[in-house]
Amino acid sequence: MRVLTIGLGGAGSRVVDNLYDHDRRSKICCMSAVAIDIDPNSLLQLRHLPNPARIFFPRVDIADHAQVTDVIDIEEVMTRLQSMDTMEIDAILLCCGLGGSVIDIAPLIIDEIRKSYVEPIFALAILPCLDEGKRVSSKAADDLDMLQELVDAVILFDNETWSQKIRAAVDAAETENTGVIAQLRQTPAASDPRTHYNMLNERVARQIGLLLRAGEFNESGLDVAEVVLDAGEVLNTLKGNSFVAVGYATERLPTGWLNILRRRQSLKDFIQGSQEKAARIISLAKKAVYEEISVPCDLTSADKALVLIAGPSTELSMKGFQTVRKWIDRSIAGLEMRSGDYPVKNTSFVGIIIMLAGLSNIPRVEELRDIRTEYRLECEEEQLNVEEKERLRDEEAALASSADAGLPEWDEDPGFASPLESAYLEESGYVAEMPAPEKDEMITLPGGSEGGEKRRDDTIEMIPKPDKKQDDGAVILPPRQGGREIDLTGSASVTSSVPAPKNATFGLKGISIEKTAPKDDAATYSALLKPVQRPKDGVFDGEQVTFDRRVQRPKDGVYTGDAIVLDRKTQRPIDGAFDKFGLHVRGAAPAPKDTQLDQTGRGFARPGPRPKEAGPSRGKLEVIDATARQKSGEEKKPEDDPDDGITWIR
Ligand SMILES: Nc1nc2c(ncn2[C@@H]2O[C@H](COP(=O)(O)OP(=O)(O)OP(=O)(O)O)[C@@H](O)[C@H]2O)c(=O)[nH]1
Repeated sequence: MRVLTIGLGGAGSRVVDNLYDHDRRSKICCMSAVAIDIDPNSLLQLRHLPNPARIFFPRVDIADHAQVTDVIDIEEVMTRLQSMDTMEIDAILLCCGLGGSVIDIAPLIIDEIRKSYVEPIFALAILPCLDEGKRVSSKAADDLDMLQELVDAVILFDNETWSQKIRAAVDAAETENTGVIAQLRQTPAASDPRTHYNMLNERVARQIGLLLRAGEFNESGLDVAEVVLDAGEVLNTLKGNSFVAVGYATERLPTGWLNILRRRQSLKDFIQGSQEKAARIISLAKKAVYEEISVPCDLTSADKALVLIAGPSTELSMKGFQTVRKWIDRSIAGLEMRSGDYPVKNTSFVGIIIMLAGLSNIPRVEELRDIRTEYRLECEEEQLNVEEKERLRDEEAALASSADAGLPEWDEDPGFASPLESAYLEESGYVAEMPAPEKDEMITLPGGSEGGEKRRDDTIEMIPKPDKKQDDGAVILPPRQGGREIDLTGSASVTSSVPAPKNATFGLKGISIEKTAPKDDAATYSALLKPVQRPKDGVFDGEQVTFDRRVQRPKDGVYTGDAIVLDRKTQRPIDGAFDKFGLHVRGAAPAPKDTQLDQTGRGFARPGPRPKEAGPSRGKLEVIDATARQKSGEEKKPEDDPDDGITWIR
């Protein structure tokens, strides 16, 4: 296919330079190329691109840290692109190294290109090595995400994988060539960055270059293909906004007179030869997918695939080709499978290209993203550390300055006044209103909203802390022996773990101590209530107090409220209570024996038959003359109150 190739930055420019070289050497000439960079040395070192194809944007000054987007003039780039012969292009290929700075211009360029060209835009993205650091890997992950959004496909080439391969190959060659002459003949060490990058770029140019040339012919160099793969098929395999990996493997054909003679011998040799050719194609295909792929990936996660075999037409085994086709077709997740052959005259190599598109499982991409996450966390942590250090430094400086001025520490804090000052302010009524601290909205602490409007919580109802001087109905239990006076309403501690008591539990109108002890985490309540034996005089001033059976009998005159009701199971109602209404209780509600109470001093809330409700319709109640009854009742009433100290009111 015919492509316009744009190299961005050092890596992109060098890759484009190599691709251009391969294109010109193949005599296909299907490529127009430009290299854009802000580093003049990088552009000067290119070996093949013509000078007009090198677009240089100088920084205003070397130490200038202006953004690349400010340095590179997009309009100028577009003018240069439009001046090139781009009439017949099938696609635009943007080559760039991820993690660098010049790639930042990619979104702007892609945006402008989309305005002027309808052809698909692909990116050839070079993933950085791990030893370049987390910052570069993290930026590479960002760049990758950005490219994936903007272009029609991202062809990946992994420097890390290929650097390791190159180093391993160089080491292996070094151990083999131990002789002095062999060592002298050795290629320059791969540890030299420029040589290393040249090796990598050579690899990229071979893998991608052949793919770009698929479907392009030159009269002298090419035979007629049996299965023609045109540019459209390559483009359709690439398109889809996905990641693409390209596997490429070659093998040198046996040469020499002996081989030529062997080929012409017999039919048996001919058959054997064709099997060898098929086996070669199959083994090359495996090598391309598993070893010589631009980025290691999971074949089964590919959505589309393209198989292209290239070499002298006599060496391209159709049997081997069909077997490979079937294997790839069955292995990929998707259904789109394209293939073709690319017969080349005058070559001693057989090669195969397998392109996998729509890849979802690429471990190196995941690794870059993981590194990015890690790097961001580290940066955040570092930032926090710096801020913390700055804060400490400021505090120290403030302390030092206050110490120099001879002022006490609290002077610095506008919220606090010295004891003398506060006394004066209080006296003069000039105490500043402190802003209420933010509270948990689920818990309203008593006494916290003095003077202000009390905010009520549906889940917890607490009684406002009473003013100690006024008796406003607070219920104060008598102190435990040796303990202090306990104010239930004021001192009950509320923690979030304690289940909220029911609203009526500590209501002013009625206090009921439940039979079952509160759970462990409500220890405050149970600890306070259990040991209570005997309240003293005048302790209970509420209107109505309900006791559970565990409460012992209080002494005379203890309760001075309006009315005290003994638990539900209260046995004895006030004498003559029903008389008021002219009712007389009979049979079903026997009055508890007074003597029993007297003797034991206990008996509150003892389980017993409950007085039944007085219903006028019931036959057991009898309506009598109320006045007469009252009179006789007065006559009969003993002098001493049989309740032995409990005053019944109302
Ligand atoms: N394959 C290959 N990768 C390269 C080459 N040069 C650089 N890289 C990789 O590409 C990444 C980006 O490098 P460059 O393209 O040189 O960066 P830049 O965009 O020019 O910007 P700077 O960061 O300022 O150099 C690097 O981190 C390397 O991993 C190269 O010649 N070949």
